[in-house]
Amino acid sequence: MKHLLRLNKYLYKYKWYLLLGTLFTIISNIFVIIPAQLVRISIDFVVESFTYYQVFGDGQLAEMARSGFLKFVLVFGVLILIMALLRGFFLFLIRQTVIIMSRLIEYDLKNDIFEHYQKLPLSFYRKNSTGDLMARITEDVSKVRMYLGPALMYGINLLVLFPLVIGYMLTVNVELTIYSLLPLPILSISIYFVNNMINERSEKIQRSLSGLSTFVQEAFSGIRVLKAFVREDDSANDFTKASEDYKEKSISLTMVQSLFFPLIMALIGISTILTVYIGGIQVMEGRIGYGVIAEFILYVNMLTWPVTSLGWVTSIIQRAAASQARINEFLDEENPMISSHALNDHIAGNIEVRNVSFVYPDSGIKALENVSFTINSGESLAIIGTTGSGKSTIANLLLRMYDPTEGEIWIDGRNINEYDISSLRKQIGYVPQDVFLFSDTIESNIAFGLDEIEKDKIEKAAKDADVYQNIIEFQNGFETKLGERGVTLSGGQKQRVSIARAIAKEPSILLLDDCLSAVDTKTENAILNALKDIMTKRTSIIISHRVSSAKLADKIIVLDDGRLVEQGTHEVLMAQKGTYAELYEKQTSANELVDE
Ligand SMILES: Nc1ncnc2c1ncn2[C@@H]1O[C@H](COP(=O)(O)OP(=O)(O)OP(=O)(O)O)[C@@H](O)[C@H]1O
Repeated sequence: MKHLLRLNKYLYKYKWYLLLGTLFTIISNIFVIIPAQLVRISIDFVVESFTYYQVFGDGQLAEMARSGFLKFVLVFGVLILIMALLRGFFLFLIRQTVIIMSRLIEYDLKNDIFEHYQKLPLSFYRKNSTGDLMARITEDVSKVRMYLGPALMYGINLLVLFPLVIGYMLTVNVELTIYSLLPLPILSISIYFVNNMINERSEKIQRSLSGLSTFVQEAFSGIRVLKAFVREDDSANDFTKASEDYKEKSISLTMVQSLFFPLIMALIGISTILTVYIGGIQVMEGRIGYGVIAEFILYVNMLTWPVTSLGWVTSIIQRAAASQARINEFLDEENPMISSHALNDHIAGNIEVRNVSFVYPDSGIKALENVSFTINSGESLAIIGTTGSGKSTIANLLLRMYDPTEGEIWIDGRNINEYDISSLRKQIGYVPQDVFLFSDTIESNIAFGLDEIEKDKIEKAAKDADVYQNIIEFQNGFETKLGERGVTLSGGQKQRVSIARAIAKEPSILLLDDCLSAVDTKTENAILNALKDIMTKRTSIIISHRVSSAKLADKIIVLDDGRLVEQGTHEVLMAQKGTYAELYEKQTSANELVDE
């Protein structure tokens, strides 16, 4: 329960909705109690007048008594109708305040969680699955909203109606009150258990359904592999199995749900029978009028739903507390990546990496060991190395996705920690190894790093990335929509759009992480030549496992298993006849073979 205290700040923010909701609940309940009393008064009056009416027989007096009696009944009928209308109006207002409050808090909470997620470091995303992140911001928030909306609304109603009705019942007749309320606690407890069973089974169904949708999604996004390996029948069988599981769980839920209403009806029935039986005895003893029985039956009916909701509300609160605990767990995650001076300075691009070692916190893999190098502003550096040698890790550290385990990185003579992280990242044009394009137009994808769409910048970036011609050949040009992961583009086109996106924001540092792997060496050379102009004005880092990308760079470093094994220009490294020269020989002779 303490987890829900976190929501109090939101309740405080929307306190007026809550206070008005409570006020409307009190008023609406008054309009419930008064009609019950009117019913008692009118029934007692009818019984009494009927007795007199019989005494008068058929004369004029009898006629007068009859019309007076009818008028009385009509007035009471109209009064009861007005009360019912007023009650309806206030019920409408309760929902307009409390339920709207819950929707407003749900909106705020979702935004707060999303904003917090975005601040968390990459290591957080490595630790937690996307499905989990999504579930907490959607399903868990919905469960919390059930507490803030319906549960609070019925809870307030319960707190207002109980003392009002039971207090009043006790003043009318204590014995009858006790007997008529006897089955209600049993009702509340049974609803609590039935409801918990329903929730448990619904959750199982939910899990089964999400398993089913993941299966379907994967089958369709991997449809090419599926067809190529002729696994359609297997896939269909797996789907049938998963659906079977869903079907069985749904049927078991229906069984418990079927218990819900009969249970309520049976217990209300027992209450009514007890009221009529005990009330009947008291009427015969002359202790109460008939009207009291009718009034009490109305009270019992009035209390039935709140008592039922007590079990329901308790189980909603329990579930909301569990969900809020999961939400709090993520909200309490702190971002260790802080900037010590929040520098917003323009970066010229002098980079110095000093004795940097790095161990990935989640896997414990030592990706870099004592790596040092420098790049001056405007220079280009190529980082060459085999798979897993730590090249992308250097990109991660320069973008401050992680901090070095040992050693330091300096930019323009200041420790990288001193820069405001957003300002630093804004000045780096990063082209990741795994291209990710959004399901949007090509134009929006290229303009992703810009605050607003500037057509000339976008076109220039596309030309520099050697993808302009491809784009304008599409029917809709820059307005061409890309599918979920840019499916309409070829691998090489995607990489070039991704390069255009990085250069469009005119960064001080250009960081290309093996982003030309999907194009052949000829195209790679063409792109690098096209980028030459761009690269002379800024510091560029080209990460690649292909030496052909390195030739044009002012400086080359060679990594092997996290260590820097060689550095220098192409000519110097070739003359050294070390790892670089060996790689160069291997790769160029392989290319020649391909060309032949
Ligand atoms: N996010 C991560 N969490 C844990 N370990 C990682 C992570 N990223 C990379 N590693 C590990 O760190 C080592 C260096 O990886 P890195 O991605 O830097 O290599 P790379 O030289 O860029 O390789 P490639 O050319 O194949 O991309 C590898 O052993 C890899 O398994």
